[in-house]
Amino acid sequence: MEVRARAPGKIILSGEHAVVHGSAAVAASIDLYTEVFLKISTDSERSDGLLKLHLKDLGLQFSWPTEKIKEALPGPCIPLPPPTCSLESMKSLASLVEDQNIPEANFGLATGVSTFLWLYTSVHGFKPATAVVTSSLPLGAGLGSSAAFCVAVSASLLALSDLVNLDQNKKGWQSFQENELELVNKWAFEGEKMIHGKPSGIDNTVSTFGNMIMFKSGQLTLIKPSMPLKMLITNTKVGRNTKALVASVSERTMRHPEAMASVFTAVDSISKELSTIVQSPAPDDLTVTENEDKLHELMEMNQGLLQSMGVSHTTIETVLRTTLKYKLASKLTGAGGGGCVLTLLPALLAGTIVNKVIAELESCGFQCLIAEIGGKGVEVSFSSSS
Ligand SMILES: Nc1ncnc2c1ncn2[C@@H]1O[C@H](COP(=O)(O)OP(=O)(O)OP(=O)(O)O)[C@@H](O)[C@H]1O
Ligand SMILES: C[C@@](O)(CCO)CC(=O)[O-]
Ligand SMILES: [Mg+2]
Repeated sequence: MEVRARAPGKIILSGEHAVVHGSAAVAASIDLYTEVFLKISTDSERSDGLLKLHLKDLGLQFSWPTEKIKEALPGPCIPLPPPTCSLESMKSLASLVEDQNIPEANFGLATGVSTFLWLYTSVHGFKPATAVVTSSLPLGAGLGSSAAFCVAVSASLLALSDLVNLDQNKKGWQSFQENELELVNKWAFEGEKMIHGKPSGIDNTVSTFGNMIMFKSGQLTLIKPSMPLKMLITNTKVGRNTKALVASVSERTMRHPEAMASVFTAVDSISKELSTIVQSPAPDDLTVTENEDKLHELMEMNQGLLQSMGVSHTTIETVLRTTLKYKLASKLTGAGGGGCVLTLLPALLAGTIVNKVIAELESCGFQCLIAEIGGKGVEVSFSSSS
């Protein structure tokens, strides 16, 4: 039994952090993916009794005797609801992962590895298996690598379970039915909880369902943009950790509840207005430009509010200053504190200007890319080549 699952990363156009506190946020999937290949040994197959996890791009391989995992974790927990990992299980997972001696430079991976073990055993118990993970997303840079990982892992696990009804003979990538996607999303959310502490659920939701969405208090609304939206993504390459940044905003909120409530209300209005603008009819270049000008201001306002939440960074400020020289608006995307910055590229902006901005940003040591936004969500493939 084997399957491949791939889940996209995302950008947040407005509302990160505030969305954790109930404000609306707007996000879109991007065409960078995390892919998980999963092969589970059936009872009749001979196996080495190991659960193996290979993080291929990082050149790291981990394995655990399934008997050892059985002593530490409760095992399958189906049907629904997916289980939230208890503190006790977290501790057992930490010691299973510690035994693998993850190199210090990759220390942040420990939570990802624990999450894999938790999700795997919750769906498939203690069956020997091999999982191979590859990703074109930068890890811990604000493009939703944790969510894409949790969604791809959950999709691969569910695809090989009795809980979904996929066509195993179909060639190439296929999607899940709507109710199955909801299931994948619920399992992935449990994984995100382990990595983010207190996630809003926006990242796993947009990775699961794809497209562009507005997300508020756990509810998603599909957005159908009626204008072209081109974003430059600049990776400052400053590593950060979403869990710590989310916790720091919550601490600030406890210290200044009223002021922060106003900040979150302002972000809520920005996201709602942004969603209205991108969906409003734009029959000609003039309307598109007018709408882009409004988006420009909303992105600047959102960035200002993110600064007041304490999640900007000197490298982010450098990107903002650099792009402003070319009259382009930018804001951080994801958790901030480094990571990636979005810059709106107006539809009529000359290619030569885009190249100049990119060259100037890259001369600062940053990495730029232009991703397709609003594509498909999670998919699986049972065929060996696709
Ligand atoms: N391909 C992967 N393999 C294993 N673990 C991963 C992988 N991708 C992400 N992770 C886990 O997710 C962590 C990074 O998640 P984090 O939420 O901090 O950043 P992000 O998801 O990239 O950014 P954001 O949450 O701001 O969008 C990694 O340290 C690791 O534990
Ligand atoms: C910072 C945050 O708002 C987005 C991270 O991509 C966290 C979350 O919503 O879970
Ligand atoms: Mg994340």
